[in-house]
Amino acid sequence: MGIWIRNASVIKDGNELEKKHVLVEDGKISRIIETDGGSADLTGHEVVEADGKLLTAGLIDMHVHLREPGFEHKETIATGTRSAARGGFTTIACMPNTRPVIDTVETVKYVLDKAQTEGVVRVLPYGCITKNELGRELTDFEALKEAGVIGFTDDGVGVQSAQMMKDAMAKAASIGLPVIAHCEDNTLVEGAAVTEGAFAKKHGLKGIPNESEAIHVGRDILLAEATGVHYHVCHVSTEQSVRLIRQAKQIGIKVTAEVCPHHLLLSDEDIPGVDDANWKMNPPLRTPRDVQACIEGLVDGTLDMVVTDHAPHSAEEKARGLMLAPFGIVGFETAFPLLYTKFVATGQWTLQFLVDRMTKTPAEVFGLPWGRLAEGAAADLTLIDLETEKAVDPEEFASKGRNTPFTGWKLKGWPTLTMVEGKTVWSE
Ligand SMILES: NC(=O)N[C@@H](CC(=O)O)C(=O)O
Ligand SMILES: [Zn+2]
Repeated sequence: MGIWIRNASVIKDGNELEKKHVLVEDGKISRIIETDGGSADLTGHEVVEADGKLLTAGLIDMHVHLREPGFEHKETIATGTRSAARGGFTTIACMPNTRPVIDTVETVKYVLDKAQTEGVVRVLPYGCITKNELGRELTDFEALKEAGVIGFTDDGVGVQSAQMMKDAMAKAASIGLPVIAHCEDNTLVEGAAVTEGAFAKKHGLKGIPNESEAIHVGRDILLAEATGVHYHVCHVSTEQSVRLIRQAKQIGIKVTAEVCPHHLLLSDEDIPGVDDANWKMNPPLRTPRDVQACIEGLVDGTLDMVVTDHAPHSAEEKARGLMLAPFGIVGFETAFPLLYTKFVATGQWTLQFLVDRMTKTPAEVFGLPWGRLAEGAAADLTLIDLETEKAVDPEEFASKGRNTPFTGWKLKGWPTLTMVEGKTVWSE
C-alpha cells in the first residue's frame, strides 16, 4: 500500500508553483502526476490531502547539536530529531561536541544506534578532528570513516594549530572526506560574549572581533589549497570571511560554506540587554554590515547553504545572563518560517532559492542522495503551509531547548507534515 499526497503545490521555477499528486511507495516517490487529467488510482492507497500546501524535498541541516551522549538535560537524540521533524528536516548532521565527544568508533556507533532506535529523522554524525577536541592529537580518521562519520570537525572550538589543521586536511583528503571548521582564534576572543560593535561599546564590554573568525578562514583556505581537501566553513558570520571565501572560490579552491538564519536576520544592535542570553551564540550576532555581507554571500553563491546550528541549552544555563551563559540557540523549529517570511514573502528571494539552500545545495556539497523531489528519489518530504501566520512560541517546541531570540515573531511558512522514506514522522 502506498500514499497519495494529493493537490500539493510543488515548485516549478522561481516562485512558480504547480499542483501535483505524488505517490509514495516502498519509501520512494514512485509517481508525480498532473492533478488535471493525470490518472491517480486511489484504490488500496492511503490519501494525504495537501490542499495546495507547498511540498518540498525534506529539509537538510548540516550543522546541529543533539547533545547525546552526555548532555541529555539539554537535548536527546529522541527530542532533537523530533524537533528537526517539526521544523521540516528529514536529514541532519550532528556535531561531535558531546560527552564523550565523538572521537571513537564506539561513540559513533552509540549515536547511530540511538538514532536508529529512538530518532525519527536521518542522523549523519561528524567525527572529531582531534581527540577530545583538545587540538593535540588527530583521531583515527579511517576507523571513524569506517564507522560512518561523514566528515571531521572540532565544532565548538577552533583548531588552534595550523600544523594540526594541515595534517587533518591531508589525512581527510586522502580518504575523501571533508573537514568542517569552526573558525575561531582563541587568542583574539578571551572570554568575550558579544561581537565588537555598538552593543559591546554601549555596555562597556570587550568584544569578539571579526578577525577571530576570518583569520582561521584565511589560514584554512591556504591549507585547503595546499592539501586539496574539501574544506567547509561553519556558521559564517563576518564580512571578511565572506570575502575570503568568495576569492577562494573564484580561484578554484575547494571551499564551501554555511550560514545560519540568525546571522542573516539579527545584528548586535538587536540584543535587548545583558540579562537575556537567548541572544548569545557563537559566532556572535555581528554588525548590520556583516549581516548584509552574509545575505549577499548567500545570494551570490559564496555561501552554499543554510544550517540552523541548533544548539539547545537548559533554561537554568541560559538564565545566567549574557556573560556567563553558554553560547547557542535552538534553530530547527523556526528556520524555515523565519527565512520564508523575511526573505521570500517580502520578495527578496524566490521560494526556489530558499528551498534549494535547505535541500539541494547541502546534498550536492556533501554528496548526499537526498534533497530532491523527483520520481525514484527517497520519499523524504515536507509539507509547508505558506498562508497561516503564527507567532513563535517556544513552549510548543519539541526540543528540550527553549533558547531562542525569536519568541513572539509572527511568521508564515510552518511545516505541517514531515515524512522520512515514506513514513510520517511528524504532522500537525
Ligand atoms: N554555536 C553555538 O553557540 N554553540 C554550539 C557550538 C558551536 O556550534 O560552535 C554549542 O555546542 O552549543
Ligand atoms: Zn561552531
